[in-house]
Amino acid sequence: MPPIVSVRDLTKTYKGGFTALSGVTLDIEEGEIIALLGPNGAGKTTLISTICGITMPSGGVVEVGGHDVVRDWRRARDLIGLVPQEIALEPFSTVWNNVRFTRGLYDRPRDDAHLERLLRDLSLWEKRDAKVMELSGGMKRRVLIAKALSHGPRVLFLDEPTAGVDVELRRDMWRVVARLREEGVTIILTTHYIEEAEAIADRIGVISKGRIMLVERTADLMARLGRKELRIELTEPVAEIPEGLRREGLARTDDGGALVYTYDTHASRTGITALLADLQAAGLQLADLSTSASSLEDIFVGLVKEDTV
Ligand SMILES: Nc1ncnc2c1ncn2[C@@H]1O[C@H](COP(=O)(O)OP(=O)(O)OP(=O)(O)O)[C@@H](O)[C@H]1O
Repeated sequence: MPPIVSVRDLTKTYKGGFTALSGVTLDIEEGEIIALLGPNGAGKTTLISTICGITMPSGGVVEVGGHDVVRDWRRARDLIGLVPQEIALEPFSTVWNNVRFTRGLYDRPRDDAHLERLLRDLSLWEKRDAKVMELSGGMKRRVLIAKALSHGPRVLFLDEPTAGVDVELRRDMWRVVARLREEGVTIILTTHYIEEAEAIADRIGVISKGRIMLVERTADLMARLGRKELRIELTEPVAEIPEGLRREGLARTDDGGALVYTYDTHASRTGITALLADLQAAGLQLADLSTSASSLEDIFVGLVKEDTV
């Protein structure tokens, strides 16, 4: 099946000359949940706004459901729901009318039962006759979600859905996401939190400085994260790893001057203590020890660091 979202070599340079996206290529399968992870200013919002047809690309091609988001924007947009980061609502209108109006914009027939279910799922039903301006910030975010889902989109974008929201809203949101997943809706969310991406996404894409650093299945990524290498320099090179020392994760460098042990920092036992004892038992002398993180770990440490400055 062709991907529901296809991004080819996308670049975006804003008017002032700042390049927010450079050469982004990404395919998203129908029914998939993908999390785009990256620090402030990485280009996440620019990427989803461009896919949604709100921001014009400077180069490259974006298609949603096979429709070019620039040339055939109506058809592309018809498939899309967007929950933006910033609250943009009709303050004087009621919750019910806000949501009903959005559905109408998409030329969908009136379907009060669908809207009622949406509002109930988002704990908004009791507030349906309240004016939006009377709602709390969290409630307004719920309205944004209801609006984005009012026309039954096939692809839903959530731009930092849980930034600054309380536990209850987060729970409601994940319940809605779980139901949408069952219905086969494709979901693309941006987040700063690896825990959130891990909990919800099938795949994680990491964006930094307008580039996609990697896109990987969540389980594979999490398995690779947390791996470290212990490098053991020997005083005398070895032609092979002695019998009693052989174990999973242990390799010899080409020149035999060092052993490299890869271990999982999340495991209850890393195996380092046993390895060092066995090294001694095998009569090998250590000249030096050092540890290093995998390149993936480096990427994440870099991201977290950028996030805290
Ligand atoms: N309209 C604009 N004009 C000029 N520069 C912009 C515009 N919108 C965004 N940028 C710049 O593009 C870069 C990427 O911004 P973007 O909002 O896409 O990042 P982000 O990854 O979503 O960040 P955050 O996590 O803070 O939401 C930033 O440096 C930002 O200042």
